[in-house]
Amino acid sequence: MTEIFSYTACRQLSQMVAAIIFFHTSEYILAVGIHGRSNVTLKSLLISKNYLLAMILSFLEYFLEIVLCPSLKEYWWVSQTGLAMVVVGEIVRKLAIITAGRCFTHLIKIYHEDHHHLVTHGVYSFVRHPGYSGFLMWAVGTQIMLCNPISTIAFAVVVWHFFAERIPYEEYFLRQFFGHEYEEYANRVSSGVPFVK
Ligand SMILES: C[S@@+](CC[C@H](N)C(=O)[O-])C[C@H]1O[C@@H](n2cnc3c(N)ncnc32)[C@H](O)[C@@H]1O
Repeated sequence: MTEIFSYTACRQLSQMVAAIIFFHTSEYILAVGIHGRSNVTLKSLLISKNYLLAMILSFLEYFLEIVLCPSLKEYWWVSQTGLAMVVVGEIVRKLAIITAGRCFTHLIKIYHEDHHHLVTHGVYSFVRHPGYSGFLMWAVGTQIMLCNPISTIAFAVVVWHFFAERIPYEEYFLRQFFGHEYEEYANRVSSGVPFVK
């Protein structure tokens, strides 16, 4: 038992727990700060059933592998690369939220509201969907940090697929709201999610 919970396992698991707690609480706190307490529900913690299931499966993979093949978790540079992705992904996502301010809502807006303007400055001048790029990097980074090969692939495929479907839907309404202005922006700036135009 002591051997299973080696220094590496304690480090990786505590980094993972810290990353999860920080990500979700900061999403909620920023949403309250930007939109006001009365406009924010617990949904802004961004914890869905599918997400919970994915995280539980990733912990199961971790524990199975650390028992059956502990050397897999000892690739220091792999784990550190994952940690760097978690930190960079978190920073990119939070910069997106702060830059877009009231325009960044966890639910996609399908009706135009007066305060909603097109944001194209800051991180939005580099990619059109920095919030999604950041989350993709964060989510895949958590699994690389745990040296979880199966969950790394599964998270990359599932999260990528989620955004590949969400982006055209979101942009359909952005084109309706901002017309030519959005078209010009989309032609000039890439989505920020690999292989999504
Ligand atoms: C969860 S936020 C994600 C924003 C963006 N897709 C990102 O990844 O940073 C979704 C809301 O942001 C709004 N939104 C997305 N891009 C925007 C932009 N460039 N300017 C203003 N609002 C935007 C959408 O209308 C939608 O209601």
